[in-house]
Parts: sequence; structure tokens; C-alpha cells
Amino acid sequence: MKPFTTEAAVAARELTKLYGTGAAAVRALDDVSVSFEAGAFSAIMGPSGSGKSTLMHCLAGLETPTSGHVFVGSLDLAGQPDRVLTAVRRDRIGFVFQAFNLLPSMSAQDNIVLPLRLAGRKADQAWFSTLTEFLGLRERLAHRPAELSGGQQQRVALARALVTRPDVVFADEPTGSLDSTAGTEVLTLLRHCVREFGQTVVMVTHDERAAGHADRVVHMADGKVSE
Ligand SMILES: Nc1ncnc2c1ncn2[C@@H]1O[C@H](COP(=O)(O)OP(=O)(O)OP(=O)(O)O)[C@@H](O)[C@H]1O
Repeated sequence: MKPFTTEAAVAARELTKLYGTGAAAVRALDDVSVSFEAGAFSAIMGPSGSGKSTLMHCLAGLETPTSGHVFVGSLDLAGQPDRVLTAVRRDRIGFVFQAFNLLPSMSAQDNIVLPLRLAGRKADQAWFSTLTEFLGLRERLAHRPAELSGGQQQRVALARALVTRPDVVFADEPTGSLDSTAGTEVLTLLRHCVREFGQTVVMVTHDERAAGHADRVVHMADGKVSE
């Protein structure tokens, strides 16, 4: 392996992922090498089945590639024990999902600080205030998810992803459950997170309009990447 130096927040090197074996094997990722620059908003686009989710899951340490390497900063995830992968996901990565994935019985505030509680860490009050103000959630913190609009729920999910100050936020079709107004608002906020806080964001989307908000679009087809 060559020495690896880059400004990348997260990168894949010669990443291959096979599902199944023999003649029935699916090559979901086929020798993918791609870097995602720190402090940039990147989108991964491509048709259904092209490997977008598989790439994101491997980059986030949620799935183990068949071969190749994933670097989060300078840390090579290949061969790391579960304990290290869990710590990387918890401390260095934030997630935003299409279906928000908030806990229904908890207030917005408790949902936002949950990743910190799970890590046994206390919220940085100044950062919590900045974030909830920035995301327009100050008046909504006592509400439960069912008492919030879709756009508000996704903003709570975004606050939850950012509260740990992760190296990378992965957003998986973050506008897929929203109408176009709320979707545009969430994309604009993601953009502002990159600009204001230097946050690195990698978003998977089908939607060309959503990808239009990114600094850079990586296209996938048949498990391969093209710019
Ligand atoms: N757990 C699995 N077992 C077997 N095959 C899988 C599995 N997960 C994904 N695949 C296959 O790998 C390929 C890539 O799937 P992937 O979900 O990464 O694509 P995608 O671009 O994210 O698609 P979509 O936009 O529909 O979510 C597809 O052919 C898919 O059927």
C-alpha cells in the first residue's frame, strides 16, 4: 500500500464489495477509489442499484468491504476490530436518513443529545445553542417528533448528526420524504453547515436538483465511479 496523504475527510481505495458467492455474486462496488474533501459538500448520484448505499455504508464503517481500504482521516478502517469501528461511527461520523429515524417518545432536545448520552459525554452548551438557533429549532425543543413537520423533524435529525462535531456527515436521501419546499430548506441548511462550520457532508441522492446544491457530484454506475 502506498503512503496515503490527502486533504480528504474520508476516502475509498480500490474498494470492492461482493454480495453472495459464485455465479450468483453481485459486484456492488467494483474497484472504487474516490476521496471526499474536508469542508466540502459532495453528492453521490446514480441509478437504483448502482452501489451508492453500499459505498456510503462502507465509508461509514457500517459494512465491511470484500477488499480495499476506507480511510477516515488517516485511519485505515480495514482490519479494525468492532470496538474501533463503533467508536469511529459514534465519535467521528454523523448520519441523516431519509426517514429521519428520531425516537418518537423523546423530545427534540433529547433526540439531539442522544449520541452524546450514548457516548457518556455532556453537551457543549454553547455549541448546542448555536446549532439549535442556526437550525431554527429553539422554539421546538420540547416537542416530540409527531408534533413537528417533516422539515422540522429533518432539522432535528441534522442537529443530532452535528452535535458531536463529527468529521463527516453522511446524508442518505435526506430530502426523499419531504415536499420540495422543506427539501430545499434542508439542502440549504446542509450547504450553510459546510460554509459556516466547515462541516464535511457526503450526500447520497437520486435527485439531480438535490445534487445541484453540492460542491461536487460523484456519479456511480454498475458499482463504478465517474466524476
Ligand atoms: N445485502 C445485500 N445482499 C445482496 N445484494 C445486495 C445487498 N445490498 C445491496 N445489494 C445489491 O448490490 C447492488 C448495489 O446496491 P445499492 O443498494 O448499493 O445501490 P443504490 O445505488 O444505493 O440503490 P438505491 O438507489 O435503489 O438505494 C444492487 O445490485 C443490490 O441489489
